[in-house]
Amino acid sequence: MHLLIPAAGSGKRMGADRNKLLLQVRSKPLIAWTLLAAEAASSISWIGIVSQPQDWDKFKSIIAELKLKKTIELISGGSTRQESVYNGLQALPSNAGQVLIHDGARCLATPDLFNACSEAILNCSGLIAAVPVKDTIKVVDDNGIIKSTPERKQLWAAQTPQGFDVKLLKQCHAEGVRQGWEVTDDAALFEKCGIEVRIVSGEETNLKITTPQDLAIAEFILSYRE
Ligand SMILES: Nc1ccn([C@@H]2O[C@H](COP(=O)(O)OP(=O)(O)OP(=O)(O)O)[C@@H](O)[C@H]2O)c(=O)n1
Ligand SMILES: C[C@](O)(CO)[C@H](O)COP(=O)(O)O
Repeated sequence: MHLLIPAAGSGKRMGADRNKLLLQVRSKPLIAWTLLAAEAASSISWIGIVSQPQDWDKFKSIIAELKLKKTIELISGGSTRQESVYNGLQALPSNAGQVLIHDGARCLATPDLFNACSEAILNCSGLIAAVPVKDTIKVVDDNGIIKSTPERKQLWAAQTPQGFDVKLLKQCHAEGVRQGWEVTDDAALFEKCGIEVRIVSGEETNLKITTPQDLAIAEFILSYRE
């Protein structure tokens, strides 16, 4: 299975002075944990890291230090996650029939989750890892007034990995460019194009490391895994 890792963000919400994926978590850069999980997933054979060229030397050092055995390529990132994935898709080897996309910032995803998604995508066109939401969710207007309360049993929190048929995902991204759609995950492009996307059971611990609080939680979770 081919895996694309969007890793080209700037980490504004983290408030750090560099790409948050280079921050240390339990004595390793955050992206190192993501790469170790992908390396340990038996289903993954090729990894493309989509990142800003200014970070490439640092990423190369991390890859060398981890002594990863899988084929890894660095691909230029875009100015949004959507653009970064688009660039990653153009750089996939021509024999890639399916692809998993996994945020570099989700450094707690397990090898088992990668393997479950790799297996499931062989039997459908699109999937995402997701978990049912536990809170009651409110739809709120610009004045801070609640407009509605959607029924919780239909609400799922989207995670990555997200898996797709490569040909269809390329078509959906191209349509997104034509229509000017701006989305925060790839499944949303499938949805807008009217193509079915399935849920695979995600992991409660599969956080996207977004704020300093998330970093502290990741430290805690990893301390139990070592
Ligand atoms: N231009 C971008 C923006 C984001 N990402 C990646 O998409 C994932 C999810 O994005 P997010 O957590 O929002 O990361 P940042 O964009 O770095 O954070 P922020 O939105 O707080 O600036 C991350 O692995 C990030 O590196 C990317 O590849 N290219
Ligand atoms: C893809 C994603 O991680 C699913 O939860 C998320 O949508 C990324 O969004 P962000 O706005 O870039 O954090």
